[in-house]
Amino acid sequence: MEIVVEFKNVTKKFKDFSVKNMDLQVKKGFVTGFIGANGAGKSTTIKMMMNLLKPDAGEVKLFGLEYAAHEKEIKERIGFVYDGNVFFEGMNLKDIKHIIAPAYKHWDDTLFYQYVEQFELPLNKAMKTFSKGMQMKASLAIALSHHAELIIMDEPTAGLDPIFRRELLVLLQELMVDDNRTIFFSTHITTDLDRIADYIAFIQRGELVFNQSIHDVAENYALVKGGMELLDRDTEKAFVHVHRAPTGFEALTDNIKAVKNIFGDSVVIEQASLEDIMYYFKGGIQHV
Ligand SMILES: Nc1ncnc2c1ncn2[C@@H]1O[C@H](COP(=O)(O)OP(=O)(O)OP(=O)(O)O)[C@@H](O)[C@H]1O
Repeated sequence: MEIVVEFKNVTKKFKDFSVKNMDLQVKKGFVTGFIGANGAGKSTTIKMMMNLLKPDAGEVKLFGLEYAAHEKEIKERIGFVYDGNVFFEGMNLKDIKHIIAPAYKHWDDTLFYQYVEQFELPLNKAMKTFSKGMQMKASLAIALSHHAELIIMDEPTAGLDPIFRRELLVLLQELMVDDNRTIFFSTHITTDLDRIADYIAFIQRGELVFNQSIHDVAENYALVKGGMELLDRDTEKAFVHVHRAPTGFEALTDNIKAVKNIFGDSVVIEQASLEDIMYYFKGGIQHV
């Protein structure tokens, strides 16, 4: 399988936070959803992907190329979609297009106007009058008009109303008809991912917990419920984290087979949502 983005042992240190030894591979032709709590390091990772931040150690490659020698070539092939305030506020979309288009070898004017029409974007209105959703669409129209192979989005659905979010997701799905296209986007709204993500990359306190197909995530993780008398030091090892309540425990496991072996029919095993997984991981990993 072709890899579009590769992080090898990447570390970035800030005063109170670091992305640590990150190994990440983003697969070509798929949508990868990047999830993690506030401050987990999603934006920091995306900035390194875009070469807006340089890692302190490790290697970042896009399309097998390093930024140091191939920045322009890499950027040609990426569409970075972010909301608001990145364009000059007072300018309209037409002016912005005039500035941006010459920067790209593969800029396609016809396609740009096609997306402007499809997204119902006004060409002559100042960008500052655009709603958040319109700004997102404008940014996406520009990314698509230079035939970006890789679309990177930092929280594209944040702050959008549910209808607009759904529209955007449908649109992204349509874009994936092109097998050569890859989408990587961060989000807090995990239910968005059920609709379109093929892979889920999960970051926690600057460390990548997993990067698995959505199918594998569903197969590997489960919620387990049972009576407190079942828990002891040994049996707890089957869980990522356990919540105790007077009426019983609820826990996340990453080893469903072990849970079945240990507890048999004495526990209830349910599918874990991405939100469950994030929530339980936040409680800390107990068996390392
Ligand atoms: N330039 C910087 N200097 C110092 N600390 C930084 C810098 N940029 C980010 N941080 C810190 O790194 C941590 C991770 O931030 P980051 O924006 O990557 O998280 P995030 O997962 O995108 O969070 P959110 O979901 O809230 O946007 C935060 O604690 C933040 O304060």
